[in-house]
Amino acid sequence: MARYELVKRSVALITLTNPPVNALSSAVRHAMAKSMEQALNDPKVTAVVICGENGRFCGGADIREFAGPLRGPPLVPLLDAIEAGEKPVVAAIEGVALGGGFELALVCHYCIAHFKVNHFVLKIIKAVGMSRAAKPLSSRRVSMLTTPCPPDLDALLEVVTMEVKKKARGVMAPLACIQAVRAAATMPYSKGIKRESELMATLFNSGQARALQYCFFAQRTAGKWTLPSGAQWNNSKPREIRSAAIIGLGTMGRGIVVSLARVGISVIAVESEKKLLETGKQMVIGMLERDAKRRGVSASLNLLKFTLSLQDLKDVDLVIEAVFEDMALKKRVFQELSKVCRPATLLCTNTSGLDVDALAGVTDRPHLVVGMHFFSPAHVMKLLEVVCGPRSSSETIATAMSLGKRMGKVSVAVGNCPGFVGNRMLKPYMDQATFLLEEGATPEQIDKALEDFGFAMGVFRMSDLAGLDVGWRIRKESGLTGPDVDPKNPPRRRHGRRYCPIPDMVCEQGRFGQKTGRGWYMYDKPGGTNAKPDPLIQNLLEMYRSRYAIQPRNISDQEIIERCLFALANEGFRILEDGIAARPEDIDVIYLFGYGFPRHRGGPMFYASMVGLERVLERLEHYHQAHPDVPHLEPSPLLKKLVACGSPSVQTWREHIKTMHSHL
Ligand SMILES: CCCCCCCC/C=C\C=C\CC(=O)SCCNC(=O)CCNC(=O)[C@H](O)C(C)(C)COP(=O)(O)OP(=O)(O)OC[C@H]1O[C@@H](n2cnc3c(N)ncnc32)[C@H](O)[C@@H]1OP(=O)(O)O
Repeated sequence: MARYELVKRSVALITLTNPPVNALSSAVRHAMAKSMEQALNDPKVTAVVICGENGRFCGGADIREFAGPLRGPPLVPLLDAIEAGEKPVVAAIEGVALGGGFELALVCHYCIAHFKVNHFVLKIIKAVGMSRAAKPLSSRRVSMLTTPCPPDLDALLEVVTMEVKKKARGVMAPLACIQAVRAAATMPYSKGIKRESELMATLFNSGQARALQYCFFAQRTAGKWTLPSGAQWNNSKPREIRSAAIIGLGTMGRGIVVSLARVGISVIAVESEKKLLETGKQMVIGMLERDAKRRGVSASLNLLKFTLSLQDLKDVDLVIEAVFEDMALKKRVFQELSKVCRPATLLCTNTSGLDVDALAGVTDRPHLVVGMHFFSPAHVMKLLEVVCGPRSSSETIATAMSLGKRMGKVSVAVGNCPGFVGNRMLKPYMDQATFLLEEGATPEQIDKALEDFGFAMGVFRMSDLAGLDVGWRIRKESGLTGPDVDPKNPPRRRHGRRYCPIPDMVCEQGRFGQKTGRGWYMYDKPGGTNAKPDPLIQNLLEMYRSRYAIQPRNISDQEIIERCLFALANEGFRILEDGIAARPEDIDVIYLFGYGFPRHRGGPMFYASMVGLERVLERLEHYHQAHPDVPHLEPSPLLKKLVACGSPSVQTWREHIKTMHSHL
């Protein structure tokens, strides 16, 4: 856990050895304390160098230990002993120095960054010796340094606090950091450290800490995909992808081209018309140039080729189709690709919810077909749903997952069903929001409740950003609205369930969201982002309620949160039952990275577990009783089963769904 060596009979070299990131586990802290004691007591030792094995200094506290009671020697007395010691201690930092690892570096009398430790130890010590000759060791102790306090500290911290509250709504840690900075600037070291420990203890014992720790591991778990066949991340070899093609240069296609090109993959971009191709090309080049400028590298424009002909794709390793969300069109594209591409080319679709297997079915290679569902804008958003059809081979899935990782995405393997995981869950969530409008709420009230909960954007602001016409078209195609609906159908019921036509009415007025300058809100201009409540929407809601004799009522924020988020989680339970997601962590990761779910709440499934499954069940039963025509509010069998099993922790739910059918 920490190796102790005496170099040239005078320098103690202490190497942290806790792979993969040399985290400060209790065993490491124990070994460090012992090594430091040995070094300080050995008269032969004139200086100490601390480093980490395998090019990583230290990744901080061992987060795995946070789940249980804390054992082993505390870190702070160890750090105090290093700092107070009479022998110079040097932190030789390679790679990361995070959290407690950074604190360890801070208390060392010297830090050398980006430095490979080997035979350089003696050089380090020589430099330390020269420095010591010039200045005494006491001047190197961090506790002896004075922190300059700016005269306008209060005003400065006030501004920062406002910014943090806006950016990290409801998150405790950044505000605690500001308080710690204030303590550092205004208190003597010993009092400042005490204040920092108190703040740390408050955070450490909070639900937010548990949620954030859960998110950390959930994100890493998601990459470890597994199929019922036994194929999984560590026994399926991905193919190497050197070249790719993108069909369609709309918003999604352009973002995907950029994501691929900036990691060094040659891309052929295809459009159906010259004008669209030229527009797409200019947009892609602009995006890549801006991206390269931001990263301080040169834009990889030489990797791009733009064409109108599918024939140009015959040699590529992988194709991602990103055409209009229309099954007939996509099928035509896949049939054509089947003919044009060499037999080994992987065929991927960026559909956001259509049947991936139906597309596989029209090709000559269904085992090489997989969904790669990017989120808009694709070069910015981190999430990638890899949609495994029943015939997708493990090599195909491994390749899509590995390509996602290479592009810097958080990739999650999901099963094939309408909407997959993310968009399937979105429906009950959005339905609840529109039902609440009918019952008396306003878009701004619902958005505020969700944003106060921590969402980056409430559901209506998010819909305005995404564009309301997409959902409208899907509803028309599925016969929920439009001329094909039987006029005898009651306007607020479809297929025997409650239906809210307000979103259709908004679209009928040409209000498609930000792009048209009007949606659930009004904007200064088409493309504007500053959402303002619109009296016309207020009028529309009032007229609607009076037409259907709905008596508006006061709706509490609690009801908004419960109905929207418990309905969301309830669908998550059904997704687990159906085997569309392998584990709750995957669902949470999808919502964290694709839908702006607040990280400090852990994701919808973790949030449900924090509220208490019994409580979630009770509230769903209550709301379902009040709205029996809303099947999404009916508690799922898995939720009931988990409650009957004593509400086990979210990490063990998988054991309770093992026997259920899997689509993965
Ligand atoms: C009041 C009471 C206080 C009690 C305190 C207890 C004693 C401790 C004292 C002081 C505490 C100080 C606070 C902290 O230090 S909190 C921890 C701060 N550190 C972090 O947040 C770092 C988290 N890690 C990362 O950001 C990355 O992992 C990074 C180190 C940058 C490496 O990134 P990358 O190369 O992309 O690799 P992965 O992220 O995939 O990680 C590789 C595997 O390593 C595991 N890992 C990483 N960090 C930790 C860690 N700190 N503890 C345990 N495990 C860690 C990660 O899960 C991966 O594992 P696997 O391969 O199995 O998936």
